[in-house]
Amino acid sequence: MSNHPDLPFNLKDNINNMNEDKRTNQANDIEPEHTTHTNKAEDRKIGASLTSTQQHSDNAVDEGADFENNDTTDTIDSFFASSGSKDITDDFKAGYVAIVGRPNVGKSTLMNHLLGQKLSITSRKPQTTRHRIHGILTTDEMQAVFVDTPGIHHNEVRAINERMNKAALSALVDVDLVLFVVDSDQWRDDDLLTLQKLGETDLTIVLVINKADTLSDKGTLLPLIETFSDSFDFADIVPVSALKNQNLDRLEEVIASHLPTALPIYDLEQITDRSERFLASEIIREKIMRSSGDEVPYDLTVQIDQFKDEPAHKDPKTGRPRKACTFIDATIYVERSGQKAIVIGDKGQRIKQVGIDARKDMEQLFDKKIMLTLWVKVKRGWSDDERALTSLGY
Ligand SMILES: Nc1nc2c(ncn2[C@@H]2O[C@H](COP(=O)(O)OP(=O)(O)OP(=O)(O)O)[C@@H](O)[C@H]2O)c(=O)[nH]1
Repeated sequence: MSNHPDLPFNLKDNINNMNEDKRTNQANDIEPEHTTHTNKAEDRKIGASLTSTQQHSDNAVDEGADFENNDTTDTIDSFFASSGSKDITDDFKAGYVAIVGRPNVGKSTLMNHLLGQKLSITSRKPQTTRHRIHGILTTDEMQAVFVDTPGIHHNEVRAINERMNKAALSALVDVDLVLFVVDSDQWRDDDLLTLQKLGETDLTIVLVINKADTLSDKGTLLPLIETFSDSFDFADIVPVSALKNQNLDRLEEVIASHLPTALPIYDLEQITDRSERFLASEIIREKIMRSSGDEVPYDLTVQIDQFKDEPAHKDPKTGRPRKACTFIDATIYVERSGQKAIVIGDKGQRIKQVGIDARKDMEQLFDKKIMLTLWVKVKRGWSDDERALTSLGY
């Protein structure tokens, strides 16, 4: 047994016992209305651009499902056109990878750092991830399509958490590999419950022990790894620091070793299958969460009301040339007027800064000029109200 203070003694027994109890309920646990990877494989638009893809009709802030207008011939053509520049080796690996773990262990940070680009929002507050976000990591050897799941929550009863649980579980359907992320310093009951869920499946599970940089005594890492490997049949165990980019190369190798030999699923240059609208809403939400410290609860949401690309043109009144620009109008929904005041800040300072920071990130990510307009509105009880959740895309 490790000297790790919080690690449960009978981890393996606990999991086996739970599995016996839960196995029969498993089929009912997975929400049928969510898009599964099987559906994704059917809907897959190979070679699509960041702007035009949209695969989740359950996301209200995404743009219209324009990929449905493309026929199979276009898809096949674009696949060969877009990947022709690089040679794909015969033993190329490709598959879906789910990142699973309780809130705040660093799932989003891990995906972002593996991709080297910011796609999924991170903050010090737990439960910032609400949507499943796909990030795509393509190397010479492999393409890993990441599914960033919200944490699996057990004690919260509110509707929004129910939805988040279902999203987390449904993300596990048909993935090729699961990265089960834990915090090297804190083992909690939630970790065990997540592992119990994973134990119900036949999935290949790699344990990622994150935040290794926070361990004051690195000597505790080895016994910790031994205890984990005695407790559960992990395919591999990799300690990393996502934040400090430590050991991520090793993790990449491990991921590749567990993916099936297959052609790339997406275009080799593509980094996400989410639309710019969705990414814009996530960026705005992140900026608010970061700027508001502990004052604003996580249950606010951002809806993109307008996302309009205007090409470069001459101003009809002045005749002056105007650069291409994208106009984005977004509404931030909060639960109470007190929260609205917090988000707006003293004399509007906070919302102004959120707008500036979000615009800068968007201009960098989308590589174009952005005009961003933000509104804050109160929509009472939205996080408890199933209908409101649906209308906002959960
Ligand atoms: N020291 C350290 N901090 C980390 C590391 N990885 C993530 N963090 C921090 O942990 C916090 C939570 O990280 P997230 O990536 O948002 O965690 P998450 O698991 O996606 O959280 P949810 O969205 O709530 O499920 C942030 O403050 C990160 O900066 C790491 O390797 N070392």
